[in-house]
Amino acid sequence: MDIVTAQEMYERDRVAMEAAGLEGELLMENAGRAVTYDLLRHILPEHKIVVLIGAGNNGGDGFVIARTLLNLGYDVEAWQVVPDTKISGDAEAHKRIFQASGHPYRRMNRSEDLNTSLRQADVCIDAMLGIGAKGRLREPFATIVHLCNEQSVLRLAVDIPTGVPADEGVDDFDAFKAHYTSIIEAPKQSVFLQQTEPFYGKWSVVEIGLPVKCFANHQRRLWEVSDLKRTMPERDAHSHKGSHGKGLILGGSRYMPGSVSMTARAALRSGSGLIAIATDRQAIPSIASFIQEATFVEYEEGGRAPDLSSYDGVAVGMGIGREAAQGGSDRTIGS
Ligand SMILES: NC(=O)C1=CN([C@@H]2O[C@H](COP(=O)(O)OP(=O)(O)OC[C@H]3O[C@@H](n4cnc5c(N)ncnc54)[C@H](OP(=O)(O)O)[C@@H]3O)[C@@H](O)[C@H]2O)[C@@H](O)CC1
Ligand SMILES: [K+]
Repeated sequence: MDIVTAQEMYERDRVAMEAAGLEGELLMENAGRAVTYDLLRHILPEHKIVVLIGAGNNGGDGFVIARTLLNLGYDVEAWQVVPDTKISGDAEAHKRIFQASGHPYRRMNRSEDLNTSLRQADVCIDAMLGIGAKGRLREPFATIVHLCNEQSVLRLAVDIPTGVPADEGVDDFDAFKAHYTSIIEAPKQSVFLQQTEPFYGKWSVVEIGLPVKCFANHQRRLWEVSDLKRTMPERDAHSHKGSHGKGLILGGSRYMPGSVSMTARAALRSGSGLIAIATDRQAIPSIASFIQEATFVEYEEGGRAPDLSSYDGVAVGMGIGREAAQGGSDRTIGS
């Protein structure tokens, strides 16, 4: 699964519209419906739901979600939290469809009114701001996000929690603290970053019909179990350990034997046939008691590294100690 920046997501949108002829309104309908059915896994029929609809296309998704839930018979209050003038383009088109379907919505004039609704709600769906949010939240979003985070309500976010930056490098922000986020098409970078990840809660990705084959090769990917299964080499039933590569792990020291043991264990678990460990002779007994399959090469801290020519892969440095790493061994290997 690709991991994208906001800019890359907009580019994908553009390609979908220009190369595949998918109109923005259709993408928004697909997005809203896919997110609704994803969120329904967390909603019970008796739940009272508040949908918060903001400016921009994330708000447009909100109108589709509110309409779909209402059509399905759920108890929904749709709150438009921005003035009418802020709703335009595809979002405005979906607001019209929402109204034409006979559904009412409320306009937020005072945050106290919304707070009363939130207090009675079981679920709050955040469709206020998406990947277009920039900088610290302005009003009314800052106040609303604060109110939502204070209430004991199930908080579900659409695409990205309001206020969370989509990309890396921003740590000064307030945001909707979601219990669960339904991400549209591809996870954004901030899903994986220390300061932003907690705001997403649990998450999954919904597909909205973008023409994935039209996108350029992408370098940032989430490696999933299906990728692992797809790329794991098939083993010949009659193969032996010598048929599956020979690896050398150079590291560990008398007082730090653990990391090299774990590296060797991981290499063997992931399919390496033969593993040799080059380490301090005094560390060998403790490592050998943890890894019975490995063979050993004595390696003196700061000394010359062993001949690498007979190995298919080498891992260097874990538990080797700073002095040795800064001294001869890395230069020897590099030469
Ligand atoms: N394929 C896809 O990915 C699809 C994506 N879709 C959806 O579109 C979303 C992206 O839409 P988008 O570009 O309209 O951005 P979005 O965040 O909704 O709103 C921008 C608004 O926010 C405002 N604003 C900005 N910063 C602010 C701040 N700090 N504090 C307060 N306000 C702030 C800004 O106001 P301005 O700065 O212009 O005054 C502007 O009005 C995406 O997340 C997904 O949900 C689907 O519908 C279809 C397919
Ligand atoms: K949102």
